[in-house]
Amino acid sequence: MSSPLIELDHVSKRYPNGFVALENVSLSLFPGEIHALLGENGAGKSTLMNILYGVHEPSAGGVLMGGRQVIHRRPADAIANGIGMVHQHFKLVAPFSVAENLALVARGAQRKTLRRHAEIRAFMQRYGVDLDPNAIVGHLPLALQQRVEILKALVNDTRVLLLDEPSTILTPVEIRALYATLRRITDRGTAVAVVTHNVDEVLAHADRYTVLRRGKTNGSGLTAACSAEQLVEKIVGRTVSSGTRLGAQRLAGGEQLNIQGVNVRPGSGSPGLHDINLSLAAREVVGVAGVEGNGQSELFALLAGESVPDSGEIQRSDTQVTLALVPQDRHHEGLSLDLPVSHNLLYPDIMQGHYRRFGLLDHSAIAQRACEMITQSDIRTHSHASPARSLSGGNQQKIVVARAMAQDASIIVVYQPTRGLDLAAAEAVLMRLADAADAGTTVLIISSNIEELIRVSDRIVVMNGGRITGEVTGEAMNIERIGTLMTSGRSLSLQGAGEVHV
Ligand SMILES: Nc1ncnc2c1ncn2[C@@H]1O[C@H](COP(=O)(O)OP(=O)(O)OP(=O)(O)O)[C@@H](O)[C@H]1O
Repeated sequence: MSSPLIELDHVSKRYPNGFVALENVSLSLFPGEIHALLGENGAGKSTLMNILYGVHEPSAGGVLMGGRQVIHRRPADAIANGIGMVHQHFKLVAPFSVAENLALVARGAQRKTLRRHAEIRAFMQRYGVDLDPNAIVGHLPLALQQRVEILKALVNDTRVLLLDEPSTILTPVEIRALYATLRRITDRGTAVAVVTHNVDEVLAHADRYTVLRRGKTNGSGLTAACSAEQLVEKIVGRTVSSGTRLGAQRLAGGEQLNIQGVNVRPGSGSPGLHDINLSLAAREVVGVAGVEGNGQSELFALLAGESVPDSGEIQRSDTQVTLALVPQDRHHEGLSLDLPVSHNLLYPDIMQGHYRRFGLLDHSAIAQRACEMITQSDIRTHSHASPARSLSGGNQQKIVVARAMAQDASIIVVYQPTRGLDLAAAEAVLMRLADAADAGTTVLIISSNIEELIRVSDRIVVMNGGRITGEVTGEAMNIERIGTLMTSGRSLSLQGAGEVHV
C-alpha cells in the first residue's frame, strides 16, 4: 500500500471556551481514495476538516505530510502544501465569470496557464466538467456552482481535497454526478475526504470511512466490508428506523390559505413564478419538489411576505391564520449568529414583548424556556448562553426548526428543514412535522430530498421553471414519477458519467 498523503496523529482540539471537540483522533488519507467522514451533528467532523485545512490548530497531536509534521497556521499554509477545501457555504464571487473565479485563486505558474480559455477548458475537461468559462457564476444552478468551487480547490496542484457536506444541496442524480467527478480526481492520485450524513452515498461511492462520535473515532475501515446498519449504529450508537411512511393517511381539514393565479416576474437568475395555484388545508403536509432554482425560493419568499405578486393573490381563510417559517439559509435568514442560543430560540416571542419584567428582559425565564427547547430538540450546545456561531451546522439548524415549531402557527413553511442534520436528528424533525400536521397544522415542506418528501407528505407538487408542473398523491408519489416531472424540459443535464453541460 502507498504511504498516506496526510495524517492526523492523535489530534485533540479544545476550543477557547473549554469545549473538547476532538480527542485523540488519528486518520490517514491515501492517494486515490475517497474517504467518507461520518458522525452525528456536533461529532467534530468540521473541526477535523478545519484542522487539516489550517483554519484551526490542534491543541495536541499533529498533522503529518510525507511522515513529517507540518504546521498549518492558516488556510494559505495548507493550500501551499497542496490541500484544497470546498466549504458548505460557497466562497464564490457571484457576479464574476467561471474564468475570473478560477483566476482569483490561481497561484504561481497556474495564474499564467489559466489565463486562456482554451487552457481553462482543458483543465476542466480533466475532471469531466464542461462549463463555459464566460458563464456568470451567480447565474449557474447550485450543482454547477459547486463544480466551480471544486475546480477552484484543485487549481493549485492539490493532492488532498476536502469537501464539507457537498451532497446536502444535491438531488440523487446530481450526487452520482458529483462522485463521478470526485472519482476522476482520485484517479489522478489525489486523496478526497468527504463529510456526509448520507450512509447510502458512502456505501455506493466511498472507498473507506471514519466515524466520529462525540469527538472520538468510533470505527473506520473499508466501506466494502460494512453494511448500512453497521454504519448507522457506529454513528448514532443505536439503530434508526427511517423507512415508515409518515404521511398520506390524514383526512385534510378546511382550507387555510389559497394562492390563486400568482405571477412574479423573472429576475436575474430567477425563473419567477408563473400561474401558481395552490390551496393549503389544515391537517396536511404538502411537499414541494423540484431541482433547486425552479421557483422554490420564490414561492418561499411569496409566502414569507418578502415578495409581492405582480398578479394574482394569496388569501388566508381568516385573519387568525398565522405562519411560521424555516428559511433555507440559516446563516443569513435563520439566525443571529452572535446572539445567544436562547435569544435565537425565543426571538419571535422576545420581539413581541414577551419575557419582560418591569420593562426589562426576564433573563431567567428566557434561560428556563430555552433549556426546555434545547432538551426537546436535542440541541448540542455548551450552554443556552453560547453564541449560535459556536454550534455545529446541524445544531444551528435544530435551533431554526425548534423556533418555528414552538410558535404554534396554523401554517409552517419549511425550506430544506433537514439539510445538514444527522440521521436521527432528521428523523426527529420529520416526525415533529408529521405530528404537527396530525394535530391540525398545515405543513408546506420544500425540499430537494425526494425520499424525505415522499415519506412525510400527503401530496407533492412539483416545480419546474417557476411553474407547478404536476401534483402527485398515493401510489404516484414515487421517485421515478416525481423525477420525470422535475426534469422534463430541463436544459441542464448532470449525467451519471460526471459530464456537466450547460
Ligand atoms: N468556535 C467554537 N467554539 C466553541 N465550540 C465550538 C466551536 N466550533 C465548534 N464548536 C463545538 O465543537 C463541536 C463539534 O463541532 P463541529 O462543527 O466540528 O461538528 P460537526 O461534526 O461538523 O457537526 P455538523 O454535522 O452539525 O456540522 C460542537 O459541539 C460545537 O458546538
